[in-house]
Amino acid sequence: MNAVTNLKWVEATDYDEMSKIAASIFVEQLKENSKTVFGMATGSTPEGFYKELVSIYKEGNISFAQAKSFNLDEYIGINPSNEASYHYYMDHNLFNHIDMKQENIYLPTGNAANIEKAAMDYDAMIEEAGNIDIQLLGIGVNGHIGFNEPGTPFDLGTNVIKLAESTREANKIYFDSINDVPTHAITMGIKTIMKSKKIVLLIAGAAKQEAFDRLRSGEVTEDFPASVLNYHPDVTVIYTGVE
Ligand SMILES: N[C@@H]1[C@@H](O)[C@H](O)[C@@H](COP(=O)(O)O)O[C@@H]1O
Repeated sequence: MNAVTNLKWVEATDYDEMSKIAASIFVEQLKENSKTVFGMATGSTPEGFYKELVSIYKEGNISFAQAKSFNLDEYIGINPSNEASYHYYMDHNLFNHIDMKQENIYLPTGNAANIEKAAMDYDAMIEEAGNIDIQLLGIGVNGHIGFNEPGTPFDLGTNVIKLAESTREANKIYFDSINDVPTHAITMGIKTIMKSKKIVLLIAGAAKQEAFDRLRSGEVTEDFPASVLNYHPDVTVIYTGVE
């Protein structure tokens, strides 16, 4: 792979504007292709994006009835009904409010009996859908995308990973205590993410300054997973609160 390093950088004046710019890109994509295959992300960063997407949907001019959605990741050993699960997050932030059909909504399963098989099946399903047309990403403080932690080979498909302690620390706000934060997660692999036709990465807030600087440097290394995006031809980074 040759580094393309033509990431498109869009500075938003604030969090609301970042969310609106991102939502408008997704809405345009849906208007161009009603059968769009979306790649969705979780975390605090895209909450405003989902609010915006739902509010545009409620205006009545768009429909997700023919679209599909694949989420990036899920904790291992957690039930979809658990409020800290990404299933719960997606239902409450998006799927309960739009007309996407239940059978077209895919999230990796965190409680499958054979989790390794579930990971392989997930990639097969994405491929069968024709791969993701537009993938939303956030970034971890350590540069992870999805839950692909530093050191993850770029050529790995959907897989089970051990969460970095810094990630468990960062995500403990969603749990009663650090002991309740799962130690493992299932995540769409970097290879899978890179097959997406278009990628929109959101970066918000000073906690992400170091990750932002590293991405901006253009250096590509498996120690900093997001740097793989330099190899992708169509990535838009929308950022605010970092400089
Ligand atoms: N697995 C998720 C990622 O998909 C997310 O992009 C990232 C940043 O989250 P936040 O937006 O809350 O900072 O970390 C989480 O652990």
